[in-house]
Amino acid sequence: MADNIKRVLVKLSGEALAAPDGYWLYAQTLAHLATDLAETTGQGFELAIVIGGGNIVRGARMSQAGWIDRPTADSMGMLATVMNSLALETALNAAGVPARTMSAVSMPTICETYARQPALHHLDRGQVVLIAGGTGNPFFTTDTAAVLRAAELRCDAVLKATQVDGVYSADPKSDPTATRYDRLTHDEAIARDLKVMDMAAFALARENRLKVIVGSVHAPSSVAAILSGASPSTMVAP
Ligand SMILES: Nc1ncnc2c1ncn2[C@@H]1O[C@H](COP(=O)(O)OP(=O)(O)O)[C@@H](O)[C@H]1O
Ligand SMILES: O=c1ccn([C@@H]2O[C@H](COP(=O)(O)OP(=O)(O)O)[C@@H](O)[C@H]2O)c(=O)[nH]1
Repeated sequence: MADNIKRVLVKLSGEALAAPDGYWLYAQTLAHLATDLAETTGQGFELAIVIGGGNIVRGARMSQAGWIDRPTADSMGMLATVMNSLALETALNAAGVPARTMSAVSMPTICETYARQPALHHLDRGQVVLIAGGTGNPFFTTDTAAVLRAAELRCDAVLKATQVDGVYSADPKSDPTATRYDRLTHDEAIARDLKVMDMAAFALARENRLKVIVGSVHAPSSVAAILSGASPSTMVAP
């Protein structure tokens, strides 16, 4: 891919780890993803990864039921991202890719606590850093954590690997006439109200002039193929 991209923060939805039947975690899905990420590092990309927790808990939805408050449900969501990160760390190490989980929520008997300098050190040494626990605060999402950490860790871009292969003129799931953009600016995405990622995350990306690439996590697309330009994607750049 052009644009001088080397260090990338890959944002994966928690659902990217689930089984085809929806079960929350599936060894084959993890192994497939790890192979893709191994290929990506083999191409020379440096990777930080933020995984969501939506395959287990989404705090906003859980608290809507009324029996639990939002901050508590969000705490459970943040813990879910730690479980997902540990699962992908295991799969990456099995695929021969050195990887370590760092959590924004301190749990030193389980993994390192996220801190910027050690995370930069790991990346500089060629290790994949899995950033768990989101931002560490309720009322945020892992999209926001992805942009925040990408800015902190001097990443050249955020790759949001999601359900669709780019940013469209309208939601492609509800509008079959929607067309995909190859490239657009942050301002254009905001002015056209295109749902690239949640607004807090996207505003932070715009403020930091951070490139956001949107592509599909589903085969035949892959992280390696998106970054090498072999799979379709949309580049949002200043
Ligand atoms: N203009 C748009 N272009 C692309 N996708 C859109 C657009 N508007 C809404 N979407 C929807 O956004 C979804 C991806 O965002 P999100 O649900 O936040 O993903 P994730 O779970 O990967 O964080 C897609 O499944 C798509 O249906
Ligand atoms: O900084 C953060 C990031 C995540 N979460 C919680 O963790 C859940 C899982 O993250 P997300 O919904 O972003 O996961 P994804 O949809 O990407 O799988 C969220 O719904 C929130 O409840 C949070 O409270 N603060």
